[in-house]
Amino acid sequence: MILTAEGLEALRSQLIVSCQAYPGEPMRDPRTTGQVAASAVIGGAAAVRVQGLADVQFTRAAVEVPVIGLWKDGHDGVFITPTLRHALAVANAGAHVVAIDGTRRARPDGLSLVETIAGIHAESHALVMADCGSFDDAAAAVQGGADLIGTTLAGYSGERPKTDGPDLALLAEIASANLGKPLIAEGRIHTPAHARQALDAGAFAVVAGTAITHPASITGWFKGAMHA
Ligand SMILES: CC(=O)N[C@H](C=O)[C@@H](O)[C@H](O)[C@H](O)COP(=O)(O)O
Repeated sequence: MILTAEGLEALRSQLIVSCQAYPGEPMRDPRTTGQVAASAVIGGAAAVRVQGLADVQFTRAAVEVPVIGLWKDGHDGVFITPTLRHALAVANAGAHVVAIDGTRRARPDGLSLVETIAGIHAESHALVMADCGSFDDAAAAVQGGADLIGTTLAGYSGERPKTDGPDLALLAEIASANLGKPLIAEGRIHTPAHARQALDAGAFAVVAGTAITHPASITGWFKGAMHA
């Protein structure tokens, strides 16, 4: 199945679940990622988002819904699918959508965001989600040909404060500019109410990750509340 820009309409107002375990964690296994993704689909996820080439492959086999894939390389600066090489590998692993760093920062391979998006479109059937950290990132990414815009890096790229919960002000600002591409709310959506607020702020769809698929964090939240 190839996901087209028109096919994205099926994701309108829907929940996308990010299924990621981090290096060294017990759940860091592509089979586990596929199982967690399939469980999220049973619960109603309209698409899933997974990190790592093997995770993309296993998840493609485990679910029927669109798979947003990314490859995190490092922790600082531009680390979400940082280069065209990373992006094409994610597309070749089977991702319907490749999520890439969508900020205006310099990229490790020296390509611009526009060149990176053009390269993905030229060499694969994948759509491109630009993970942005600010309004200016979002505007530049739409101008540069991105198929979807995410607020994934708001609070992580230095341009926006790290809000408790989603950056609703940024969502509203981007939504009201009518940039013409689906706006995906992502980042610190920790409760069902946050997801609702993100839609109300103008998001086309909502990604929730940690609050659904990261038991270590969720356990810590409970423990913190009990011992505060
Ligand atoms: C900044 C960064 O590296 N974000 C990553 C992007 O894929 C993931 O670590 C997040 O879990 C994902 O964005 C979903 O967000 P949240 O887990 O807050 O619902």
